[in-house]
Amino acid sequence: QTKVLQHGAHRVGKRTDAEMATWRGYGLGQFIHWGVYSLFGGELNGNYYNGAAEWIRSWKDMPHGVYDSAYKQFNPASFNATQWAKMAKQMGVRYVTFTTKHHDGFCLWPSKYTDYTIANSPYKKDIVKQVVDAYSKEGIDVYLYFSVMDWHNPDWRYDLKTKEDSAAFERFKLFTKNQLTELLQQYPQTKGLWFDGTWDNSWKKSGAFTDTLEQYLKTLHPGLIIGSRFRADEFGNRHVDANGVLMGDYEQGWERKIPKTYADVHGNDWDCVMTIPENGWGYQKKWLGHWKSTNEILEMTAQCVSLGGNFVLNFGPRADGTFRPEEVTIAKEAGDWMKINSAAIYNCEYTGWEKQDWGYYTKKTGENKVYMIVFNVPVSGSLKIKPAKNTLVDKAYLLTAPGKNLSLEKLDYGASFIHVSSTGYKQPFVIVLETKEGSEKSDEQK
Ligand SMILES: C[C@@H]1N[C@@H](c2cn(-c3ccccc3)nn2)[C@H](O)[C@@H]1O
Repeated sequence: QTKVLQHGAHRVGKRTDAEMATWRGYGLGQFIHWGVYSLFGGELNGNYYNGAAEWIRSWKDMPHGVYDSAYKQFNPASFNATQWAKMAKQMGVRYVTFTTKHHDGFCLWPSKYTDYTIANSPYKKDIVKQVVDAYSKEGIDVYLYFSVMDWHNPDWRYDLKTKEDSAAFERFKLFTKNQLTELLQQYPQTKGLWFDGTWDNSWKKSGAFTDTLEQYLKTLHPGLIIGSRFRADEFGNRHVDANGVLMGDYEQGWERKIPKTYADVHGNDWDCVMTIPENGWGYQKKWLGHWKSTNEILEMTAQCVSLGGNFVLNFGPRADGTFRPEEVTIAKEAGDWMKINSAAIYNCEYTGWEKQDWGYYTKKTGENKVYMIVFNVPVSGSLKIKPAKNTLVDKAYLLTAPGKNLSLEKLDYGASFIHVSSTGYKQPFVIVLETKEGSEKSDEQK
């Protein structure tokens, strides 16, 4: 029984405008978490915080006074937004999401609505502007991360239990609207806003406000892209409303996890945001546990694109503005692979073909080209393909050797084998399948 909602989703299904089509085709993005937490790197007095480094203010061993005065040391002498943007360009990312204000409330732009900003640090200059300008100049679209939850603002509330709570939160909601207005007015190149810190009851009880504010922001900046982590409906539902319809331009819940099947994405646009270590977004002096290799990251990228999404990899620069060597290496190696194989990633979508063990299919939007991104060549060297119904493979060739067709050995039930060497692979490779309409003659028809 569909509920009549005042503040639920206002659209069913994907956005169909040009800005969203561009977003849908990105394939690979970069996240950057940078702020006061980067000064600590997850450590204080030789002790390491075992949570996510950008949450260190919430650590029991971190005196709030120590954290809240640390911005007086924030002076990134080596920060060079152009170098950041060029590293991202070389990596092949098409969009970047950058932290303007994380949960700690420190603003990397000179906000008029609080003193807790970069303008009052030794560095003084507007970091958000430098990042927006430098990345835009490299042709990388910029999205601004904004945490609604703001531990520094005395009017923030986790819940609204008293009249005083509600009065304070009214002031906080206006503060939030004012900061978002200045971000969109001062950095108009911004393509979208990436909201975080919206899981508490105070925000869940503000469904009408979130609806009005989202509509206001989109009026201020037509085409603006906002994910499903922003809105609440009038019953406090987030991401999807009481009728199960996505509230937002794309599903923003895939944080450090990737959908297993296409069914998991429910026909929505989506992206996955991922850390290189197992957890932790801000700079961490010591990466605890496993961190992902370039080939693992390429596989996650292929997996996301094969299921119709984008993959966004996080970088956590040091407080001085430099990147740790592991991150520089990953950007370089991933970029070298993208230079050769990005055709299988950019402007590609879900094929609907039956997934095979060797890797992932992607399909070039609007073209009769399917890509096989091969990660696991079986010892037989035989790669099985099973095209979707009414689809025939005209020819197959390595993306790196378009003139040399690979032989397709027809099998039963519309499947084929492509035989390749079974050894000698150091990284994933791409096979192009040029397709056409049609269907295999069934055995009986032969
Ligand atoms: C994009 C990432 N989102 C922030 C986050 C996620 N969470 C969180 C909160 C509740 C449950 C699970 C995760 N808390 N903060 C992280 O700090 C980082 O900014």
